[in-house]
Amino acid sequence: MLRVALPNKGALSDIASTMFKEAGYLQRRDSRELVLVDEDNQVEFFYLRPRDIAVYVGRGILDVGITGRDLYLDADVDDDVEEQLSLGIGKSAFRFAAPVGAFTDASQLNGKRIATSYDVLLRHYLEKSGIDASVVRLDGAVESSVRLGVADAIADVVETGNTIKAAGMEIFGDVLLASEAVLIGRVGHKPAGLEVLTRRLNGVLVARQYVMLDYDVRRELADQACALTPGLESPTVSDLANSDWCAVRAMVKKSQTNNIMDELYDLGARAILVSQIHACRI
Ligand SMILES: Nc1ncnc2c1ncn2[C@@H]1O[C@H](COP(=O)(O)OP(=O)(O)OP(=O)(O)O)[C@@H](O)[C@H]1O
Ligand SMILES: O=P(O)(O)OC[C@H]1O[C@H](OP(=O)(O)OP(=O)(O)O)[C@H](O)[C@@H]1O
Ligand SMILES: [Mg+2]
Repeated sequence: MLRVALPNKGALSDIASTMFKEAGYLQRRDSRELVLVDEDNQVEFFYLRPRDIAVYVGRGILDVGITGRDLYLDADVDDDVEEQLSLGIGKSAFRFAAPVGAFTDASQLNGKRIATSYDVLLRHYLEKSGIDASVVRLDGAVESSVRLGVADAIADVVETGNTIKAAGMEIFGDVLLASEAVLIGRVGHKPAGLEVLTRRLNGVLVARQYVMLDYDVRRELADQACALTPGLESPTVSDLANSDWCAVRAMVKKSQTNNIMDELYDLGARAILVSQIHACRI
């Protein structure tokens, strides 16, 4: 059985479970369940802290897991672990922040104290950038550390920026790391069932990104219409009862749907219909 680690709580927990449900796997009903066996799909799920998932996968105890890129890099197991798939969700940026007006650039952090929950990531960045600052490792609520006098600045995960703002702070300097949820595995480890699992997850990603577009167009305009909707391999063009017209079916990016519909309509296409894709294998 494939042994898969999923976040048991926190920002990545629900989004990871939802994705596995959409990929056809059984998921726990109670957030206190720590292990779940999906007999039909031959997968055993272990619900763990996302920070620990990299350790279990890196040591080869579990086959693959979902965690944040920032978390597995901070666990310092990146020699043993590789990203198998980026999931495009749970996005965040690891950034410096300090009280408004205090700093404008990371180089001003020389000799200062920086609080963070991601000390390995921060130390790597400071070393690489030749900044000599002291690192204060905290477990969470890092935004309060400056006000409480334990640090001069912080390095923390920023998503909307609301927490930073509410604490009277602003971000400054480079983005230290752009993170998102990723499927990680042990380097070179390809257990039975992994290929099917990644194909299924990839199917969910594509189904979320694309819609199916159907329309009718006059035959002499079919080539021009197909150029607007090239699909993945090639659009399906079918005969209609009225031989002057044909029907076209193609997948298009969700974000471009309305622009493409407008262009098709201007070209003369009619009966332009959009439908959702629930699942797919590309
Ligand atoms: N708004 C957010 N807040 C925190 N982490 C986020 C956010 N958006 C995405 N993430 C990502 O989620 C992961 C953090 O997971 P974690 O379980 O620590 O979440 P959490 O919400 O901080 O949970 P907890 O505070 O209960 O420990 C990181 O990979 C981080 O980049
Ligand atoms: O940019 P935002 O959308 O405001 O989100 C980022 C905030 O969310 C996380 O905190 P969390 O709630 O996980 O608390 P913690 O710091 O105690 O982990 C993170 O540490 C930031 O504080
Ligand atoms: Mg947190």
